[in-house]
Amino acid sequence: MPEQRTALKNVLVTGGAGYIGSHVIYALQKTRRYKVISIDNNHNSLPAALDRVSRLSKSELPEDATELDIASTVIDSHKCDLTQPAQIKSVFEKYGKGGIWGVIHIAAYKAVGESTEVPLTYYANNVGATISLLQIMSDYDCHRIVYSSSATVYGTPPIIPIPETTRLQADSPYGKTKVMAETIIDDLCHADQRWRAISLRYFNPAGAHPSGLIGEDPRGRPGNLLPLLAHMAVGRVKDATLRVFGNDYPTPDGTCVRDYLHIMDLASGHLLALDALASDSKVFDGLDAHFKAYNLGKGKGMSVLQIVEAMRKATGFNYKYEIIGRRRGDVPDLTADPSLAEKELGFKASQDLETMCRDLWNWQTKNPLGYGDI
Ligand SMILES: O=c1ccn([C@@H]2O[C@H](COP(=O)(O)OP(=O)(O)O[C@H]3O[C@H](CO)[C@H](O)[C@H](O)[C@H]3O)[C@@H](O)[C@H]2O)c(=O)[nH]1
Repeated sequence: MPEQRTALKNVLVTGGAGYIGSHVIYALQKTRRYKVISIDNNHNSLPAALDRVSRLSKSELPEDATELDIASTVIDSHKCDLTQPAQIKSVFEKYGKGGIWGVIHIAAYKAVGESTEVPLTYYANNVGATISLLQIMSDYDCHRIVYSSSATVYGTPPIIPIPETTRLQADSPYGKTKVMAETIIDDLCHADQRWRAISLRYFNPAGAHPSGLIGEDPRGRPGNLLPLLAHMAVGRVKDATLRVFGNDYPTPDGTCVRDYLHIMDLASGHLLALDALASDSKVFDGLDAHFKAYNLGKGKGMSVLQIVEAMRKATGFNYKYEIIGRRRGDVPDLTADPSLAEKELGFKASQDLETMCRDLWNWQTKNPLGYGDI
């Protein structure tokens, strides 16, 4: 017998219009179990992304969709800033005490280099705003949170693949904001047993939904490797020579190794984490506090040159590159040990590199100017 649903669970996603947020919202809607509330300040995103997500979800509804199914494709979207507590409070006020079942907190600034130049902006936006959010959640009897963390919390890890037990020692202000926010959430869970929290340490998500309707849309010249390669192939960057940051690392071809995973796999990890916050879940059994951190990666490292080759195959574009010096803050290898997330959450990043590059290219060719194209 299929589960009889009488209501949708209200889930708030911060940073909902961003690259990760939009794919997570799509994954939530696909289950038809949630009513999504999105908040975003559109600092690095456009509201068009949410329109596309809703369109996609509606197009996938079965013919015999119920009213609840249809309601699950509607996003209650709010343009507001997490550094402005009054704005966040008004969203919680709309749903009342206990009205929001859980929060997926994705919104953050994420440029490692920039964080070294304007650390206060990063601490205010990534740490200060997280504290206000947690306080407001508490005031409104919402004690479940999935937090977006990053592999960057490990700094230069002593063991590869990296288990979650590795000491946290981020190098950049950005990375430190992630360590601090995790610590704050962990402390809160120790102080109050009503809290249940899962921190997801993302490795390198890339790709797009296979429809090409939603994808990553960075402003200006992309700083990250895969979106940059996609922009180069589509003719969107003027200087079409890739600068490879160093080939003297202790890795097989000398270039940095990262653990790239498909954005749809990453999004599915959020659903599993959300399910694990339910009271009948076993993931917190035996712990002093209901806090757990998981790596979301494939457990397979790829070098910069391997990625360039995979994108050449996907796009047919003949990439030119030059090797320049190392980029400040880069570490030789960040490859996840994903076994804990697999064992406890049932998470597996199963999509391969070829699919990831194909889906990225599909999105980029259908939207050469990103969401600015519509
Ligand atoms: O023009 C470029 C861009 C990148 N790279 C290389 O490509 C690899 C991947 O770089 P990205 O910038 O795509 O990704 P990072 O691993 O540096 O950073 C990502 O992972 C981090 C965690 O490790 C943070 O979460 C960060 O926000 C996220 O973008 C690195 O070795 C980098 O040196 C180049 O050689 N040339």
